[in-house]
Amino acid sequence: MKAVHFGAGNIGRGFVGLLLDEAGYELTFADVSEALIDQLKAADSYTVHEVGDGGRDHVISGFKAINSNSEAEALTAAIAEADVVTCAVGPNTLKFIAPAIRKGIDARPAEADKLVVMACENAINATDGLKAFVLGDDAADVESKAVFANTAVDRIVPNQPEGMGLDVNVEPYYEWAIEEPAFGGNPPKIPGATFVPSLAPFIERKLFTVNTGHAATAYFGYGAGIEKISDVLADEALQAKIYAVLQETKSLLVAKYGFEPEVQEAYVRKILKRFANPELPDTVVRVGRSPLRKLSRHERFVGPAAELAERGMGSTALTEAMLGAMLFDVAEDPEAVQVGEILAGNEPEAAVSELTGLDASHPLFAQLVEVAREAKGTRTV
Ligand SMILES: NC(=O)c1ccc[n+]([C@@H]2O[C@H](COP(=O)([O-])OP(=O)(O)OC[C@H]3O[C@@H](n4cnc5c(N)ncnc54)[C@H](O)[C@@H]3O)[C@@H](O)[C@H]2O)c1
Ligand SMILES: O=P(O)(O)OC[C@@H](O)[C@@H](O)[C@H](O)[C@H](O)CO
Repeated sequence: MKAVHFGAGNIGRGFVGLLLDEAGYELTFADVSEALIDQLKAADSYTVHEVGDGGRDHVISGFKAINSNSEAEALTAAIAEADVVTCAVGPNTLKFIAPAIRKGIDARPAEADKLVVMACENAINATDGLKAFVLGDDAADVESKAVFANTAVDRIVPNQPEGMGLDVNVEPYYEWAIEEPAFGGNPPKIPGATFVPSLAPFIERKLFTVNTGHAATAYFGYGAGIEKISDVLADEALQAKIYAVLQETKSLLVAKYGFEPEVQEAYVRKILKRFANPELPDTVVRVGRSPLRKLSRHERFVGPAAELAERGMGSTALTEAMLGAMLFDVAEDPEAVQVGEILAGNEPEAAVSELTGLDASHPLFAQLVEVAREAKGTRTV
């Protein structure tokens, strides 16, 4: 069995690559980073270190690496022969990897088993988005040669400290949920993954609990001048604010999907414990990265807050976290700079439309206009 994984970064090496390796796939990483690909080509193995309670080390070896910019032919050949293609490159990068996946699919013999394509990004239905780019204007016989399945991946993999090489520190916890109906009874063999009949409850529960809570932690922490995620949780007042955010998303998830309140409460508490893992060197700057994406319409804040408003339910804790996102003025983060420019260059109403994609008639809109007004008045850069 062969797998090609796009994006040999934190989650690529520390989670998707690990589970594919453990499932017995011959693994090829594809990435645009020349330095990273050269390191992978030169290495025989790397180690995934699970840090925190119950953590252990896993050694991954026998992988190949392809520079997806300069080794296009090798990449096409690898995809043409693969059983599985996965990616973890960021939701906004799917359009850039799609042409290479399409070339590989086109090069597959008609009689080959269908290629399984799965995006492992923090976004709802990311594989559907990737599929649309792969199909493009001329779908040809793509769907007779490939099957596309949405997935939800959960494991905190921070940026790695200097000197780690290819090794990756990760938390011990993980979950990879994959929608099963796409496979017509013949799912790929990945023992570490969980196949589910419908992904929507899983991805929304994950995105609107883990990622909403994580982003709120980052923005509240950044506002308080704290660098490390676990230190934000150690501050009782900030922990209470994060908990309040997760009570709002809990009320939505319970109302929408019928989750048992106590089950969701246990999930929330487990996640807060994961964030508080002091051995995980995770930062508010990584977790808060790309605030423009995180403030967008179907993402971790506006997604649940809009649905709560539509149901006549409150979201003041969520909107306080959104204020934090608008005040996340990290100069090295291009999206943080863009948020500042949108606030500075527009009246609050227009800024909310541009940032969140919400229409002025939406029941959440007026509340967010006040948030944008405050952010505009507070932000200096
Ligand atoms: N780190 C986590 O805790 C975590 C957990 C779950 C999901 N995710 C999701 O996984 C994705 C990647 O996150 P990450 O933390 O691993 O980021 P990362 O920056 O560590 O890794 C991304 C990798 O993609 C590569 N890349 C960028 N453009 C590319 C292209 N056109 N072709 C091939 N490779 C390309 C980069 O060079 C980099 O190595 C994101 O969608 C993120 O939300 C991350
Ligand atoms: O990757 P992002 O930018 O969408 O979100 C940052 C973190 O919340 C995220 O990477 C988590 O660590 C991960 O989603 C945990 O499963």
